[in-house]
Amino acid sequence: MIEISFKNIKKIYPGEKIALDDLNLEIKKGEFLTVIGPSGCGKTTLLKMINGLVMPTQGELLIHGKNIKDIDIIALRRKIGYVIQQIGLFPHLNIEKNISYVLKIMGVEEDKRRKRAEELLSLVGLEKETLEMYPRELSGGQQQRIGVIRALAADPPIILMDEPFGAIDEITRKTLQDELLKLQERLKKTIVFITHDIEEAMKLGDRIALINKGKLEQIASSKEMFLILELLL
Ligand SMILES: Nc1ncnc2c1ncn2[C@@H]1O[C@H](COP(=O)(O)OP(=O)(O)OP(=O)(O)O)[C@@H](O)[C@H]1O
Repeated sequence: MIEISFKNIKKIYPGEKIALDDLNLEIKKGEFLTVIGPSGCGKTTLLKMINGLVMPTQGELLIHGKNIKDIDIIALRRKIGYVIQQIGLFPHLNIEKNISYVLKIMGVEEDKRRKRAEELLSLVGLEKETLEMYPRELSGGQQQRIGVIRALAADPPIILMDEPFGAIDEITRKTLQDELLKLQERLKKTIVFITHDIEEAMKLGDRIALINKGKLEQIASSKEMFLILELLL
């Protein structure tokens, strides 16, 4: 089943900057898609279109078969988790409140929010006591783990990740990648994950999309991509 479908998508920013150029891409339900490509090729634009932060100039973007232009964007965003490199935790809220922020907006009762936060913490091997701490008291890797589970809090079917591990040291990064793969085995979300790192793209992705100058240049399974790269290098 196709969950997200880009049909001849073009995005032109003010100043005539073409960020996406006639892009076609279908993302399947439960698929882990990694997106790579040179800086400025349009990766973040593609991602932000899925949660309505950027609207297409031309073409159709369908989410669950519905044109994004006809979807209530606020309701859509509640069904989409979003993880970014800069983590984006609220510094003045403790970890519990950070994790359950969206649940509170959705009107979920306090004891249920607490239970959900505990459950999510255990998924990434963090102690219950962490809930009372503030972001500044955690390491970069721990903060990014919170960023990931916060995106999972409302159990959204789609997770968007924009270079989530880009600023993390090499060793912690490998651990976070392994944890994410384990989580995905259990949760089977549709994940779109941007990275600059080809190794990360091949390790995590069921398929890898290579974007260049706003176009989809190549899409292949990690095995196929490995063969393509071997031929190129
Ligand atoms: N709000 C904006 N207004 C004008 N131009 C923009 C805007 N956002 C992005 N662009 C331009 O569109 C192009 C694509 O940007 P985008 O951020 O999607 O690329 P990217 O592949 O994610 O880059 P990076 O890997 O460096 O983050 C770039 O040339 C960028 O300068």
